[in-house]
Amino acid sequence: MVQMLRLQFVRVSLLASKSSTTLPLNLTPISTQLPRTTRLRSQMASYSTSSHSSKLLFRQLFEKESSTYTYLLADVSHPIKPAVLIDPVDRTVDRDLSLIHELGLKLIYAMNTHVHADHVTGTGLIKSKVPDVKSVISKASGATADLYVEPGDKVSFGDLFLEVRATPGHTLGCVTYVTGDASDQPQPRMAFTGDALLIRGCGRTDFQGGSSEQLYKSVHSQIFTLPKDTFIYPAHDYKGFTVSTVEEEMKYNPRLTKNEETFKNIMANLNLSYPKMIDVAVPANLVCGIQSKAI
Ligand SMILES: N[C@@H](CCC(=O)N[C@@H](CSS)C(=O)NCC(=O)O)C(=O)O
Repeated sequence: MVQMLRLQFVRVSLLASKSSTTLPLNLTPISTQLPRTTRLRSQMASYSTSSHSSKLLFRQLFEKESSTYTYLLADVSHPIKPAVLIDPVDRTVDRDLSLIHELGLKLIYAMNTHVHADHVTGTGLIKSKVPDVKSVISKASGATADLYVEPGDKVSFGDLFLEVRATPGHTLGCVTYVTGDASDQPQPRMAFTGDALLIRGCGRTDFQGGSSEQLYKSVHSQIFTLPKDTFIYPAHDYKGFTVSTVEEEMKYNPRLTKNEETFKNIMANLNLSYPKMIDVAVPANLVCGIQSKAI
Protein backbone atom coordinates (compact mmCIF):
# COMPACT_ATOMS: atom_id res chain seq x y z
CA MET A 1 0.00 0.00 0.00
CA VAL A 2 2.76 2.37 0.97
CA GLN A 3 4.60 1.41 -2.21
CA MET A 4 1.50 2.16 -4.30
CA LEU A 5 1.14 5.58 -2.72
CA ARG A 6 4.76 6.35 -3.36
CA LEU A 7 4.36 5.56 -7.07
CA GLN A 8 1.32 7.78 -7.30
CA PHE A 9 3.19 10.54 -5.53
CA VAL A 10 6.16 10.45 -7.88
CA ARG A 11 3.87 10.31 -10.90
CA VAL A 12 2.01 13.39 -9.67
CA SER A 13 5.31 15.17 -9.18
CA LEU A 14 6.54 14.31 -12.64
CA LEU A 15 3.36 15.60 -14.21
CA ALA A 16 3.77 18.87 -12.40
CA SER A 17 7.33 19.33 -13.51
CA LYS A 18 6.49 18.94 -17.21
CA SER A 19 4.15 21.84 -17.56
CA SER A 20 3.31 24.82 -15.44
CA THR A 21 -0.23 24.78 -16.79
CA THR A 22 -0.93 21.21 -15.72
CA LEU A 23 -2.94 20.98 -12.53
CA PRO A 24 -0.95 18.16 -11.01
CA LEU A 25 -2.94 17.48 -7.93
CA ASN A 26 -5.03 14.37 -8.37
CA LEU A 27 -5.23 13.30 -4.76
CA THR A 28 -8.29 15.47 -4.13
CA PRO A 29 -11.81 14.48 -5.22
CA ILE A 30 -13.39 16.97 -7.64
CA SER A 31 -16.35 17.40 -5.26
CA THR A 32 -14.13 19.10 -2.68
CA GLN A 33 -12.83 21.75 -5.07
CA LEU A 34 -13.57 25.35 -4.20
CA PRO A 35 -14.26 28.33 -6.47
CA ARG A 36 -11.13 29.93 -7.89
CA THR A 37 -10.02 33.07 -6.09
CA THR A 38 -6.93 34.99 -6.96
CA ARG A 39 -6.68 37.54 -4.17
CA LEU A 40 -5.67 36.98 -0.58
CA ARG A 41 -7.24 38.68 2.36
CA SER A 42 -4.81 40.21 4.80
CA GLN A 43 -3.78 37.60 7.33
CA MET A 44 -3.92 37.32 11.07
CA ALA A 45 -1.74 36.00 13.86
CA SER A 46 1.14 34.17 12.29
CA TYR A 47 4.73 34.91 11.65
CA SER A 48 5.14 35.95 8.07
CA THR A 49 7.66 37.40 5.71
CA SER A 50 7.06 39.05 2.36
CA SER A 51 5.31 37.21 -0.44
CA HIS A 52 7.64 35.32 -2.76
CA SER A 53 5.33 34.94 -5.75
CA SER A 54 1.79 35.82 -6.64
CA LYS A 55 0.87 32.12 -6.35
CA LEU A 56 2.50 31.34 -3.04
CA LEU A 57 0.88 31.86 0.33
CA PHE A 58 3.58 31.46 2.95
CA ARG A 59 3.43 31.53 6.75
CA GLN A 60 6.10 30.87 9.33
CA LEU A 61 4.47 29.57 12.53
CA PHE A 62 6.18 29.15 15.89
CA GLU A 63 5.84 26.60 18.71
CA LYS A 64 7.43 28.17 21.74
CA GLU A 65 8.12 25.22 24.06
CA SER A 66 10.45 23.54 21.57
CA SER A 67 11.27 26.73 19.63
CA THR A 68 10.13 24.97 16.47
CA TYR A 69 9.09 26.60 13.22
CA THR A 70 6.31 25.05 11.18
CA TYR A 71 5.89 26.31 7.65
CA LEU A 72 2.66 26.60 5.72
CA LEU A 73 2.87 26.91 1.95
CA ALA A 74 -0.04 26.95 -0.48
CA ASP A 75 -0.70 27.61 -4.15
CA VAL A 76 -3.48 30.18 -3.93
CA SER A 77 -3.76 30.49 -7.70
CA HIS A 78 -5.03 26.90 -7.90
CA PRO A 79 -8.81 26.29 -7.62
CA ILE A 80 -8.51 24.22 -4.44
CA LYS A 81 -5.58 26.14 -2.90
CA PRO A 82 -3.55 23.04 -2.06
CA ALA A 83 -1.30 23.45 0.95
CA VAL A 84 1.55 21.67 2.72
CA LEU A 85 2.79 21.93 6.29
CA ILE A 86 6.46 21.36 6.97
CA ASP A 87 7.41 20.15 10.47
CA PRO A 88 4.09 20.53 12.30
CA VAL A 89 4.17 20.12 16.11
CA ASP A 90 1.49 18.18 18.02
CA ARG A 91 0.88 21.04 20.48
CA THR A 92 0.04 23.54 17.73
CA VAL A 93 -1.99 21.35 15.38
CA ASP A 94 -5.30 23.02 16.29
CA ARG A 95 -3.88 26.49 15.67
CA ASP A 96 -2.42 25.41 12.32
CA LEU A 97 -5.57 23.64 11.15
CA SER A 98 -7.79 26.56 12.07
CA LEU A 99 -5.51 28.93 10.14
CA ILE A 100 -5.68 26.60 7.14
CA HIS A 101 -9.47 26.44 7.42
CA GLU A 102 -9.79 30.20 7.80
CA LEU A 103 -7.67 30.81 4.69
CA GLY A 104 -9.75 28.34 2.67
CA LEU A 105 -6.77 26.09 1.97
CA LYS A 106 -6.82 22.36 1.33
CA LEU A 107 -4.05 20.66 3.29
CA ILE A 108 -2.66 17.76 1.27
CA TYR A 109 0.71 16.93 2.82
CA ALA A 110 2.08 17.04 6.39
CA MET A 111 5.82 16.77 5.80
CA ASN A 112 8.75 16.28 8.12
CA THR A 113 12.36 17.17 7.45
CA HIS A 114 13.47 14.38 9.83
CA VAL A 115 12.59 12.34 12.92
CA HIS A 116 12.60 15.06 15.57
CA ALA A 117 14.04 14.36 19.03
CA ASP A 118 12.74 17.37 20.96
CA HIS A 119 9.01 17.39 20.21
CA VAL A 120 6.30 15.12 18.86
CA THR A 121 5.40 15.79 15.26
CA GLY A 122 1.84 16.96 14.56
CA THR A 123 1.57 14.67 11.56
CA GLY A 124 -0.35 11.82 13.21
CA LEU A 125 -2.77 14.18 14.91
CA ILE A 126 -3.38 16.04 11.66
CA LYS A 127 -4.12 12.79 9.88
CA SER A 128 -6.60 11.81 12.58
CA LYS A 129 -8.41 15.15 12.17
CA VAL A 130 -8.10 15.48 8.37
CA PRO A 131 -7.92 11.93 7.00
CA ASP A 132 -7.15 12.95 3.38
CA VAL A 133 -3.79 14.40 4.42
CA LYS A 134 -0.75 12.30 3.53
CA SER A 135 2.30 12.19 5.75
CA VAL A 136 5.66 12.63 4.03
CA ILE A 137 9.18 11.90 5.26
CA SER A 138 12.43 10.67 3.74
CA LYS A 139 12.87 6.98 3.10
CA ALA A 140 16.25 7.23 4.85
CA SER A 141 14.56 8.35 8.09
CA GLY A 142 13.30 4.83 8.79
CA ALA A 143 9.98 6.33 9.95
CA THR A 144 6.50 5.22 8.95
CA ALA A 145 4.61 7.56 6.61
CA ASP A 146 2.22 7.48 3.68
CA LEU A 147 4.81 8.77 1.23
CA TYR A 148 8.57 8.46 1.26
CA VAL A 149 10.75 10.97 -0.50
CA GLU A 150 14.21 10.50 -1.86
CA PRO A 151 16.78 13.01 -3.14
CA GLY A 152 15.64 14.57 -6.41
CA ASP A 153 11.92 13.92 -5.83
CA LYS A 154 9.50 16.78 -6.34
CA VAL A 155 6.59 17.34 -3.99
CA SER A 156 3.90 19.20 -5.90
CA PHE A 157 1.08 21.33 -4.51
CA GLY A 158 -0.87 22.93 -7.32
CA ASP A 159 1.59 24.46 -9.77
CA LEU A 160 4.26 24.87 -7.12
CA PHE A 161 6.71 22.25 -5.98
CA LEU A 162 9.42 21.49 -3.46
CA GLU A 163 12.58 19.70 -4.44
CA VAL A 164 14.05 17.16 -2.00
CA ARG A 165 17.74 17.37 -1.08
CA ALA A 166 19.44 14.87 1.22
CA THR A 167 21.15 16.72 4.09
CA PRO A 168 22.13 14.02 6.62
CA GLY A 169 24.39 14.74 9.57
CA HIS A 170 22.01 15.89 12.32
CA THR A 171 20.19 12.60 11.71
CA LEU A 172 20.72 10.00 9.00
CA GLY A 173 17.44 10.77 7.28
CA CYS A 174 17.46 14.60 7.27
CA VAL A 175 16.28 16.30 4.11
CA THR A 176 15.99 19.92 3.03
CA TYR A 177 12.95 20.93 0.98
CA VAL A 178 13.72 23.66 -1.55
CA THR A 179 11.21 25.57 -3.65
CA GLY A 180 11.43 24.80 -7.36
CA ASP A 181 14.06 26.00 -9.76
CA ALA A 182 11.85 27.37 -12.54
CA SER A 183 10.64 30.77 -13.69
CA ASP A 184 7.09 30.14 -12.44
CA GLN A 185 8.28 29.17 -8.95
CA PRO A 186 8.86 31.60 -6.03
CA GLN A 187 11.87 33.86 -6.32
CA PRO A 188 14.18 34.02 -4.47
CA ARG A 189 14.12 30.32 -3.72
CA MET A 190 13.37 29.13 -0.17
CA ALA A 191 15.15 26.28 1.62
CA PHE A 192 13.47 24.54 4.56
CA THR A 193 16.56 23.13 6.18
CA GLY A 194 15.12 21.36 9.22
CA ASP A 195 17.94 21.01 11.76
CA ALA A 196 20.73 20.65 9.19
CA LEU A 197 21.36 24.39 8.98
CA LEU A 198 20.12 26.79 11.66
CA ILE A 199 20.57 30.56 11.58
CA ARG A 200 24.18 31.11 12.66
CA GLY A 201 24.25 27.50 13.84
CA CYS A 202 23.44 23.94 12.86
CA GLY A 203 21.88 20.82 14.28
CA ARG A 204 23.80 18.80 16.85
CA THR A 205 25.36 15.56 15.65
CA ASP A 206 25.59 13.44 18.79
CA PHE A 207 22.62 11.04 18.40
CA GLN A 208 20.22 9.43 15.88
CA GLY A 209 23.02 8.53 13.47
CA GLY A 210 24.42 12.06 13.58
CA SER A 211 27.82 12.77 12.04
CA SER A 212 29.63 16.11 11.99
CA GLU A 213 31.61 15.03 8.93
CA GLN A 214 28.43 14.20 7.05
CA LEU A 215 26.69 17.41 8.19
CA TYR A 216 29.58 19.55 6.98
CA LYS A 217 29.45 17.88 3.57
CA SER A 218 25.65 18.11 3.38
CA VAL A 219 25.52 21.83 4.09
CA HIS A 220 28.40 22.70 1.77
CA SER A 221 27.24 20.50 -1.13
CA GLN A 222 23.44 20.78 -0.88
CA ILE A 223 22.69 24.17 0.69
CA PHE A 224 25.65 26.47 0.11
CA THR A 225 25.48 25.60 -3.62
CA LEU A 226 21.99 27.13 -3.90
CA PRO A 227 21.71 30.69 -5.24
CA LYS A 228 23.10 33.18 -2.71
CA ASP A 229 19.77 34.91 -2.26
CA THR A 230 17.96 31.69 -1.32
CA PHE A 231 16.10 32.18 1.95
CA ILE A 232 17.01 29.82 4.79
CA TYR A 233 14.06 28.74 6.92
CA PRO A 234 15.21 26.40 9.72
CA ALA A 235 13.14 24.12 11.97
CA HIS A 236 14.33 25.89 15.12
CA ASP A 237 15.62 29.13 16.40
CA TYR A 238 16.64 29.74 20.00
CA LYS A 239 17.62 33.40 19.68
CA GLY A 240 14.66 35.02 17.96
CA PHE A 241 15.89 34.92 14.38
CA THR A 242 13.34 34.07 11.73
CA VAL A 243 15.07 33.88 8.37
CA SER A 244 18.51 34.05 6.80
CA THR A 245 20.00 33.57 3.35
CA VAL A 246 22.60 31.27 1.86
CA GLU A 247 24.93 34.25 1.43
CA GLU A 248 24.58 35.33 5.07
CA GLU A 249 25.25 31.85 6.42
CA MET A 250 28.23 31.38 4.09
CA LYS A 251 29.68 34.60 5.51
CA TYR A 252 28.65 34.59 9.14
CA ASN A 253 27.76 31.08 10.34
CA PRO A 254 30.22 30.60 13.22
CA ARG A 255 30.45 26.84 12.65
CA LEU A 256 30.08 26.26 8.94
CA THR A 257 32.43 29.01 7.78
CA LYS A 258 35.27 27.03 9.42
CA ASN A 259 37.22 24.25 7.75
CA GLU A 260 35.99 20.70 8.26
CA GLU A 261 38.45 19.79 11.01
CA THR A 262 37.59 22.87 13.07
CA PHE A 263 33.89 22.23 12.49
CA LYS A 264 34.21 18.65 13.75
CA ASN A 265 36.05 19.91 16.79
CA ILE A 266 33.34 22.49 17.53
CA MET A 267 30.63 19.86 17.20
CA ALA A 268 32.45 17.39 19.45
CA ASN A 269 32.62 20.01 22.18
CA LEU A 270 29.09 21.46 22.22
CA ASN A 271 28.33 19.75 25.54
CA LEU A 272 24.57 20.09 25.10
CA SER A 273 22.27 18.12 27.37
CA TYR A 274 19.93 15.70 25.61
CA PRO A 275 16.55 17.13 24.59
CA LYS A 276 14.12 16.71 27.47
CA MET A 277 11.59 14.84 25.33
CA ILE A 278 13.95 12.57 23.41
CA ASP A 279 12.71 9.30 24.93
CA VAL A 280 9.10 10.11 24.05
CA ALA A 281 9.65 12.04 20.84
CA VAL A 282 11.85 9.68 18.85
CA PRO A 283 9.67 6.54 19.23
CA ALA A 284 6.54 8.60 18.58
CA ASN A 285 7.98 10.30 15.52
CA LEU A 286 9.09 7.00 14.04
CA VAL A 287 5.38 6.23 13.69
CA CYS A 288 4.23 9.63 12.51
CA GLY A 289 3.61 10.99 16.00
CA ILE A 290 1.06 8.38 16.99
CA GLN A 291 2.63 6.41 19.79
CA SER A 292 0.27 3.56 20.50
CA LYS A 293 0.15 1.87 17.09
CA ALA A 294 2.01 1.81 13.83
CA ILE A 295 0.05 3.23 10.89
N1 LIG B 1 16.96 22.20 25.05
C1 LIG B 1 16.16 21.60 24.05
C2 LIG B 1 16.99 20.94 22.98
C3 LIG B 1 17.92 21.86 22.29
C4 LIG B 1 18.64 21.09 21.18
O1 LIG B 1 19.40 20.18 21.46
N2 LIG B 1 18.33 21.43 19.93
C5 LIG B 1 18.78 20.63 18.82
C6 LIG B 1 17.71 20.59 17.78
S1 LIG B 1 16.32 19.76 18.39
S2 LIG B 1 17.00 17.89 18.50
C7 LIG B 1 20.05 21.13 18.21
O2 LIG B 1 20.52 20.54 17.27
N3 LIG B 1 20.64 22.21 18.74
C8 LIG B 1 21.87 22.71 18.18
C9 LIG B 1 22.45 23.80 19.03
O3 LIG B 1 23.54 24.21 18.72
O4 LIG B 1 21.75 24.22 19.96
C10 LIG B 1 15.27 20.53 24.63
O5 LIG B 1 15.51 20.08 25.75
O6 LIG B 1 14.36 20.11 23.93
